[in-house]
Amino acid sequence: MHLARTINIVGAHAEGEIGDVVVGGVLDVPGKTMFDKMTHFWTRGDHLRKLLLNEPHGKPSRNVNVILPPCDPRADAGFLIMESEEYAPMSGSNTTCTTTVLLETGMIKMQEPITTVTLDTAAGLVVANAECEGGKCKTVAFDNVPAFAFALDFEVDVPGIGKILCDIAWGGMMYAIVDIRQVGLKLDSEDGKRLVEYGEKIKRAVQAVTDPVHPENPGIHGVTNFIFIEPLEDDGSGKKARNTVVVSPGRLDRSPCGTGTCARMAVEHARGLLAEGQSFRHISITETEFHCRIRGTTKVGDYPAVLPTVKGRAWITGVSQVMLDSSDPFPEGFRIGDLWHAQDKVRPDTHHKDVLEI
Ligand SMILES: O=C(O)[C@H]1NCC[C@@H]1O
Repeated sequence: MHLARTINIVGAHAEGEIGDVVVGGVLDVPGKTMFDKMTHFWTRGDHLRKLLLNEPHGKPSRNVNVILPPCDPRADAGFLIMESEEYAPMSGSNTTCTTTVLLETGMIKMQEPITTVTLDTAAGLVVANAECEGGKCKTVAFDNVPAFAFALDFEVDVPGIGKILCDIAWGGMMYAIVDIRQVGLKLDSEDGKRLVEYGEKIKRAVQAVTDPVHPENPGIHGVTNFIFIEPLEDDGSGKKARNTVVVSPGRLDRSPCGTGTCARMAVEHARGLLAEGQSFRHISITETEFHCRIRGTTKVGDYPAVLPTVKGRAWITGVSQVMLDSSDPFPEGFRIGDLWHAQDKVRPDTHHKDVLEI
């Protein structure tokens, strides 16, 4: 074995959604902000994301976080979030995994009963308050960046489906949100393939007609994520609802999706259906929950916005060392259409292909 790369990873999941964390083997990159660092990774070949997310090292349901020194002096750590189709500016499940890993591995000193960890992300500062007991990080409640709605009841004509009304909102990622009753599907695992097919189609139709731009960072634009929601119900002490997020290129988020939840909270607040301080339980396709509330309001550019807090749990699943042999024909991996709804089939790179042909 002749190694080209060795990366140390602590595996984790938050409420069912994988959020593995790179704790060694990746050096810092230049950047005045975490957004700059994210752009650096993305535009300089994107090798790490392709290696860790694509097969054979990765899989469609994997997300990987990279811990880096923060840019903002107020933060304890910085991290970048790698997902199958993009670097997410923010992510709720990944924040929950990363905070848990930082505390349970001792990279940040755990203090019981609450440890506050300030994280620098490509979307801005996020403060996580972790309930800790006996060395275990029991819950992570993070104060997300402000969330807001770009448009309510935005009509889009979807080929093969027809006219659909969706809300377009930012919650750390950009979402199109659709009431599932419009498409006649069930928010159940057994409808999983059709939920993905419909969600991807609607998202592409939205992308074709609108390109929302974050007012404070024009580098963040375009709807990249999609949510099917069931309506809010009153649970006696607050509101609850089920949802599922379709993550490109085609799978369902196993968690209730933190950024999607925040985008939805902004929409429900704009409609007068979720008040400041009211509790809100968002339930996933795996029946796991995030417990949330709006802790205040603000403005982002000209948009009225909410300050969302989301609480969930994460568990460490293992420790691994990813190795890339220098003769491996797939240093950036590949995607096959059976699992990936793959648009592009990655071939071995030229160098290794040449070696094979000799
Ligand atoms: O919790 C979230 O925000 C997300 N989960 C995977 C996709 C999104 O980043």
